[in-house]
Amino acid sequence: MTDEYQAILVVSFGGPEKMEDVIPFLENVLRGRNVPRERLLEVAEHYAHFDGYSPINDQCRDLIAALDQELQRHDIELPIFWGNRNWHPMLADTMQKMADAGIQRVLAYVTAGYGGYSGCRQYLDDIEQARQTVGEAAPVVDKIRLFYNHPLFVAANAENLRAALAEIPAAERDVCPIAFTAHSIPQTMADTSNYVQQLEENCRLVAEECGVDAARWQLVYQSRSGRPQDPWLEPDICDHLRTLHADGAKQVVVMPLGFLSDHMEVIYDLDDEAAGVCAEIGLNMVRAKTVGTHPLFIQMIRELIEERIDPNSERRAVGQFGPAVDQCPADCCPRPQRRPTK
Ligand SMILES: CC1=C(CCC(=O)O)c2cc3nc(cc4[nH]c(cc5[nH]c(cc1n2)c(C)c5CCC(=O)O)c(CCC(=O)O)c4C)C(CCC(=O)O)=C3C
Ligand SMILES: [Fe+2]
Repeated sequence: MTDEYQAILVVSFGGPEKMEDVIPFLENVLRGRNVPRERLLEVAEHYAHFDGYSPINDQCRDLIAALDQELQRHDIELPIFWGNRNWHPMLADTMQKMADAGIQRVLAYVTAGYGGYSGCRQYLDDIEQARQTVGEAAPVVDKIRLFYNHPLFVAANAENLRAALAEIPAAERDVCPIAFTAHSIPQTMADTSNYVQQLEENCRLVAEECGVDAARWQLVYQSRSGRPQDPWLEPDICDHLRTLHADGAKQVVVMPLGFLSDHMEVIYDLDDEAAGVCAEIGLNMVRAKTVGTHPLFIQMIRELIEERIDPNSERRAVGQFGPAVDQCPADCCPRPQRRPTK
């Protein structure tokens, strides 16, 4: 079998694009999970605000178009395939397409930059399951490393943070607090991964690159799911905003550093919910953009592809941890045990 990559596979979360897809999508996301039905119905309401359309698939299409151009500019002639974990185009169908095209080996770019079950292991498991569905003809899939500390990821985020700070009135620009947010996960999932450590490191690097001192920023969490009695990462962004306000803040920058595009968790949980809290208490909130198709971010993906094509190329990383491994050890960020429901 060939040891050269014959395609790039973009793997993402997936999202519904019309109203009747919302519930089946949510059922896919939550299959086998300890999440009450009420939570599912509540989140269905978030999607209903947007007529069942999540922007995440279009954001993937834009990312693929930008990456395709970037690869062409650098004479990397690899077709890009795309499959999602939870909604069409489904990963297993894409895997079949690649098999049908005679592709034997692919390099996967997963739209998540941090470790942990949700952001890393679960994608690996889903890729493996899709391969099993296709059987013998399925291509071998390698995954691009985690990139939370890649200099170009840090640089793209730093540009977006600077742009957000520029919208804060000049008198307060140099003092206003910054709330970096990431998806809350169960404490048990956090305990078995470097999710929090990697997020903290990226926050620190981005803040440093913008000349923001450590006292001004905090990492907080959003989009908590699960059962109320199970511990999840805290504080929640909405509680944090109230605390900041109580401490005298008039301005805040909210930056969803834990996400890679302005998808539903960002446009609902921040632009609607968190912004609603700010309006209520009288705090001016500026929401910084996620990297999306920022040219530096697209360049980063291209570099991460190049380093796998040529094993002698430099693996860039900044900060204290060095480049993440190409292949996660089999026991890293394990699937959380499902607790018995009482
Ligand atoms: C760490 C993490 C990321 C970042 C890494 C990555 O990007 O993968 C992420 C991304 C996303 N999460 C998303 C949406 C949802 N996440 C849910 C539920 C959950 N997320 C979790 C964690 C994460 N999620 C967890 C621990 C759960 C509980 C259920 C479980 O243990 O798996 C649910 C179910 C309803 C609810 O309970 O909220 C939905 C609808 C969308 C798509 C948005 C769109 O449609 O535009 C994206 C990109
Ligand atoms: Fe999620």
